[in-house]
Amino acid sequence: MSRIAQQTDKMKADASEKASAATNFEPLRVADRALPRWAASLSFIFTATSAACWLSIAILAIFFQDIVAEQRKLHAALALALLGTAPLLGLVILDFAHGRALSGYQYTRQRNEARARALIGLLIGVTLTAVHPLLGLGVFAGIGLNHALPAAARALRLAEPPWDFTSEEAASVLSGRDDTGLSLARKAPRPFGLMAAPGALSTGVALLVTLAIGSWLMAQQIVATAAMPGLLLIVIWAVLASAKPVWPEAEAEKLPEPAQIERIPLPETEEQASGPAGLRVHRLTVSEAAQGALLRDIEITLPPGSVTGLIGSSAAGKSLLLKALAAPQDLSGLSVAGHASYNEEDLWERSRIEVQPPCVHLPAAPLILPVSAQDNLTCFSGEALGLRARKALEQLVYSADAADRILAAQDASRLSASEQKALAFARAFLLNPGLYLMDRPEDGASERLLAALAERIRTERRAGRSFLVATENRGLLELCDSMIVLEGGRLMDVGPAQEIRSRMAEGWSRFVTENTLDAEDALHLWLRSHFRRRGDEGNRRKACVVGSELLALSASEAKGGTRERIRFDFKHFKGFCQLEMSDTGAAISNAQIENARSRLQESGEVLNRDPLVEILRHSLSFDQRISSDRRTISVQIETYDPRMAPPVGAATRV
Ligand SMILES: Nc1ncnc2c1ncn2[C@@H]1O[C@H](COP(=O)(O)OP(=O)(O)OP(=O)(O)O)[C@@H](O)[C@H]1O
Repeated sequence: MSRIAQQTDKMKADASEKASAATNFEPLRVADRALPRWAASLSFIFTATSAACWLSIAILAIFFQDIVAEQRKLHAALALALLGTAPLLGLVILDFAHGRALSGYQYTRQRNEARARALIGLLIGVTLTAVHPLLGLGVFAGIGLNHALPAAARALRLAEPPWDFTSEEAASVLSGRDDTGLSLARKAPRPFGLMAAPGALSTGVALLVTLAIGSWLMAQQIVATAAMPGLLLIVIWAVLASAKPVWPEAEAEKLPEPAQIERIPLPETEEQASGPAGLRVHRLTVSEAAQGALLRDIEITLPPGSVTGLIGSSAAGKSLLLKALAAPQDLSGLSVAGHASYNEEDLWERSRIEVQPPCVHLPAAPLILPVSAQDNLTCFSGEALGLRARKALEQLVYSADAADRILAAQDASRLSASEQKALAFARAFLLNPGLYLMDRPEDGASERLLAALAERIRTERRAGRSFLVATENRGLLELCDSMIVLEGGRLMDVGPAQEIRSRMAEGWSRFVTENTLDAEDALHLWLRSHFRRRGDEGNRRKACVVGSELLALSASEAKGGTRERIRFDFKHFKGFCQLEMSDTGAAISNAQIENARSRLQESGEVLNRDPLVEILRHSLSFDQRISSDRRTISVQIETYDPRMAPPVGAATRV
């Protein structure tokens, strides 16, 4: 079993170097330099004063022992305890003031503070030695051990990875289905991870030495019995203070909370009708407590052996959709509901040790672990996949030399962006899932690599594999059989790629929805996305009014309230925009149109409940086409150029 922490001695040394650099706050030296010299003195003053507060509590211990315990003046216990609150209050105020005085220099402040404490600890040792040559021995023994133990740990390379990652877990992690595992596996082993809590041993030794010497000095009547508790407290403080600068922080890893997942079963009738094959996404909704739904009621059906392009404007939800399909658990802080399966296999079922994941998620930034390229490619399966892995990579980088050069890398995270991308693609094909979820494969990839990827996708498609690819790359989009258009977390359009491409080339955009008034928000979102310029509010409002009335017209005519898919098409023209609604409703007769027009004239500016009247009120023209089973209502809506002031009281013609 291969473990990341045991790859090579060199990797281990590198990692522990990196980790010790991180824990010694190396990267923030710039801020240190920028801090004025007086800051160190200020830190020292604050720390010394706060140390004095602590020490005064230790001195109080002497009074507790002497007055309360030995002289039996019990009422003094309360008075002494109340007295002790003053240094405690002082501690809080001093720490806060120190933070405020050097705000923005947290690293320097903490480092100065640690150094000042260590210095004061040393001074305590010297002072105790001055009282009696043996009294400071415990403090010096503790300080000595504090320095000796980390040095020994470094020499012995005692490092512990935050997570004992095994080869069996590699496929799940590297297929993009386990973010937590990935981030833990990427973390360098912590130095001294296998040793006891920082300073525990040295403090224990210091206490033992002080107890032995202190009791001997008490027997000799050199030290008063009452001084013992205070002495022990001072020794503990001094040794712990000297531990801080040499022992790294040993914070426990905080793992993110997994997302809440609610599974919604597929409707039984639909399941039977559509058959099991391919990708089936049903009512997928991803929501966040503050922002609401980020993805709403996504329905996708893709046959096996298909390549589907996922397009939409920035922040439309493309990456989120791919992530929600592959690893919803990783969407920490979000709730995910719905159903996602591929060839009847639940995509949300995940095992820590999955040999062949049902899908592979390839995010825009390739998932690369800081281990050898070979292990990254074969998911730590050693020689077993060696030849196949090399061939998969060679096919993507075109030459055996380039593949060998990549595979020779001992730390794949140092490869070039395009090499890392090639490695991630090759690994995905080696994992051989049914479904590939690719997010911006073009990012960081060379043109040659993308051409090789397209070639490989064609081959895999013939073998029945499916691809859902969020991309803007023309070459990859041309490869697509179908396209999904996402906007504001909602599915706007799905259809054959050729059809969507030519529609978009002509400037048309489409929104497909159900003819219920619940779809109104989504319709408005889609319509508003066409009017993004400053000053477009009037255009936006009018388009939304007409859109709502078209939806109401279709919904009011639906037979028996049955739901059906209707579509809207939109295009800008000079001075107006055209909005079309296509459904299975009956043709509107000329008599109905004339009747609506006369009612519009009668009602004037007063709103009418009849959708047809309102459509006519806000439209420049009204037209309808009837084909075999569909009617298409086409209206033109007057628009203004927002760079000029909107025409005052611009009348809409009917
Ligand atoms: N894990 C998350 N937690 C909270 N919000 C998220 C999370 N992931 C995405 N979002 C939000 O969801 C929205 C869609 O983000 P997403 O990354 O999917 O956009 P996109 O369509 O891929 O955009 P682009 O093309 O610019 O990459 C954004 O508003 C984003 O802030």
